[in-house]
Amino acid sequence: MKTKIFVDGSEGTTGLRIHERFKDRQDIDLLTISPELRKDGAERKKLINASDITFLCLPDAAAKESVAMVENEKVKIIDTSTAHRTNSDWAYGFPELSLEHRTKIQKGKRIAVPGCHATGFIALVYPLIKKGILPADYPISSFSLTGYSGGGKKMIAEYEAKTRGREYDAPREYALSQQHKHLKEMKLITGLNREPLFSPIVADYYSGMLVSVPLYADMLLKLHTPELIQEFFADYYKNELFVKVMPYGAEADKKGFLSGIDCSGWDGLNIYIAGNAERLVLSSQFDNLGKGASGAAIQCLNLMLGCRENEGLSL
Ligand SMILES: NC(=O)C1=CN([C@@H]2O[C@H](COP(=O)(O)OP(=O)(O)OC[C@H]3O[C@@H](n4cnc5c(N)ncnc54)[C@H](OP(=O)(O)O)[C@@H]3O)[C@@H](O)[C@H]2O)C=CC1
Ligand SMILES: CC(=O)N[C@@H](CCC(=O)OP(=O)(O)O)C(=O)O
Repeated sequence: MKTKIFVDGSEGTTGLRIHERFKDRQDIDLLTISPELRKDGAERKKLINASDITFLCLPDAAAKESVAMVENEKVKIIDTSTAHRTNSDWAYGFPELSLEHRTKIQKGKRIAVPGCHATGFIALVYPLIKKGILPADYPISSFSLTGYSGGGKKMIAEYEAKTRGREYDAPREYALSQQHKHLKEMKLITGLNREPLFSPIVADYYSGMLVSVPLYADMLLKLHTPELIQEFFADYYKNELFVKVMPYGAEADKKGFLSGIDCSGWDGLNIYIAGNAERLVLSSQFDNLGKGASGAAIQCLNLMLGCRENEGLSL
């Protein structure tokens, strides 16, 4: 029997991507809402409760509203917003982190898909804390490059406007108040004692991300060289389809540069470990619309359905 899926927010950046990924799938029966009714509460409620699984691709407040509309207890929810990521009743949709994460997704009825910046940061920091390599009180910092589609329809329109200010031509740093909405999940999921110092930068290209975490080698509790840390990550993620750990020194193939755009259009995440005996740089490269949003959401769906983990995804 086909699984009935409804995408609440199907006209948005993430919702459209999720829709696209179903076009060749025979196992899915997509319930659609007419565009003029897409914000009509009664119509959304009807479709949510008629579905087996509803994806929420909405701003946080609307996502919470949708969850409150669920009356059919069989309905499962996959939420791409920030609204439920730090709620322990929800599974955090990052199966590669641990068997516990994977199992909670497979058996769960409420799944929160990680934030895009948080995905890159947590992929690097969670394993180090879990395995006692990085102390939980490390004064950690991170910067993150992202394409402008990360800001949804509004930011896409700003960047693609016929006339726009010259500030859009260059990369722009934001979240300078140090209150980015992903900080809470970065701290909670990794087990860090404090929220990281986090500096995101949005630039003039559509999609793709590079999230980096610099570390002092002598402040690690063990494995003090980039070579050993690379081996550690290669082993940690060795069975994963979606996370690839590059060989130590792989950035040399790119003339020493890592680009935010390399994984655009792809659903996997590459990890680079670079640096020297004193200072390391750990980087995650992926697509904010892929492993950073709709790709991760579909991966969670596949795990819940028990089908191929990469069904409908590009690797
Ligand atoms: N873009 C990205 O890279 C990522 C996005 N996310 C998250 O995914 C969610 C969706 O983001 P994104 O697709 O980028 O955002 P968009 O702004 O592109 O799309 C949001 C959609 O939700 C619709 N919407 C707003 N309010 C309501 C409502 N009350 N009822 C029904 N529909 C409503 C909007 O309608 P309208 O078309 O009229 O504007 C729009 O189509 C957000 O929570 C975002 O933070 C997560 C990871 C990455
Ligand atoms: C460029 C840009 O503005 N990006 C967004 C992140 C998009 C995202 O991951 O949003 P959710 O947390 O809702 O999933 C930002 O930094 O707020």
